[in-house]
Amino acid sequence: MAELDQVDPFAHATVAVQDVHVRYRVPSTDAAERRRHTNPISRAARAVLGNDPKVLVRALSGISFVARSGEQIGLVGQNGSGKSTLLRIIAGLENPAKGKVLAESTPVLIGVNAALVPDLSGEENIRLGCLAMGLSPEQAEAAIPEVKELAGLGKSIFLPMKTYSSGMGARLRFAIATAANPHILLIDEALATGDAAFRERSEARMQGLRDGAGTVFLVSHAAQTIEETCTRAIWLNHGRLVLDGPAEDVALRYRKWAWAVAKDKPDEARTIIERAFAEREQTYVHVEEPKAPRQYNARHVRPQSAARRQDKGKS
Ligand SMILES: Nc1ncnc2c1ncn2[C@@H]1O[C@H](COP(=O)(O)OP(=O)(O)OP(=O)(O)O)[C@@H](O)[C@H]1O
Repeated sequence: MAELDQVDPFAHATVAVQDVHVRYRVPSTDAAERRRHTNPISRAARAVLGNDPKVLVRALSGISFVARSGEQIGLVGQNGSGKSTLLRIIAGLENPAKGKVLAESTPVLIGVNAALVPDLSGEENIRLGCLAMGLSPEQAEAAIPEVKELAGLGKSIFLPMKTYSSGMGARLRFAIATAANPHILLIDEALATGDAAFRERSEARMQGLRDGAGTVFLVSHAAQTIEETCTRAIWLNHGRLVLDGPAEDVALRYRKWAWAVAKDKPDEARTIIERAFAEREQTYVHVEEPKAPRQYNARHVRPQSAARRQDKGKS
């Protein structure tokens, strides 16, 4: 423990998320919104263009944390709490309205980084996906057997991907994404679709990535999956970070909260969230921009050195 205390927590940081805010302006058919927009100009514009008033959706509000190598971080929260948005922001697929995300290497978001083609077979898609992730043709060829084994699709691997069930597609995408040994792997519910044997193989694969000092982010609604596979968990609610801590602790509280919501006990649910908010340690992330080296040009340097030469001559 003493040794751990001496470790600089920022020395092994793989992802730093600094006060990230994400907002969307979306059209709403809510009649109350229509009434609120009483401005005659906007009403006239709506009458002409026929479009609905826009409302602001705050998908993420002030999210800050630092992920370190060797961590598997579970993201939990109810539908619409911002989990997928956070993964997209970390992957660099969207820019936050405010805040910053820094990653020490390119994060791989399963299913997006690998551009798969429905008309090609699973096997051909493995080759294509590996090349799309930056592997050389030789490396892609060498990776195929391992990816096939991890996906575990049997003879279906030779059939067009458009004939796969959603679970089969998810297994193949997961297997392809891990082939490039990404240092930062982002997984959105991929494991929920697999059977027990696939789960076991994929958990072993993720353990391998973590052992290689990588960081894995896993989105799941199931507190049990987070408890069993993650070292740390982040609980999001309406785009805000409720709790960030050891997976077992966060999963337990999230489960209690979900139970209170399911049993229609809003006061109990609110108390659990408020207590978690009050107890959580606030993380402030400060990212230092590297300073640009000072630029000197010849005109500035010469007079000074000339003066120095004169001084030396005098002494
Ligand atoms: N492209 C978008 N345009 C407008 N609103 C969006 C967009 N993407 C997400 N949102 C909104 O942002 C909020 C967070 O959505 P997000 O998909 O991140 O939630 P989630 O926690 O992943 O949900 P789920 O568990 O259902 O997958 C939701 O209110 C959603 O409606």
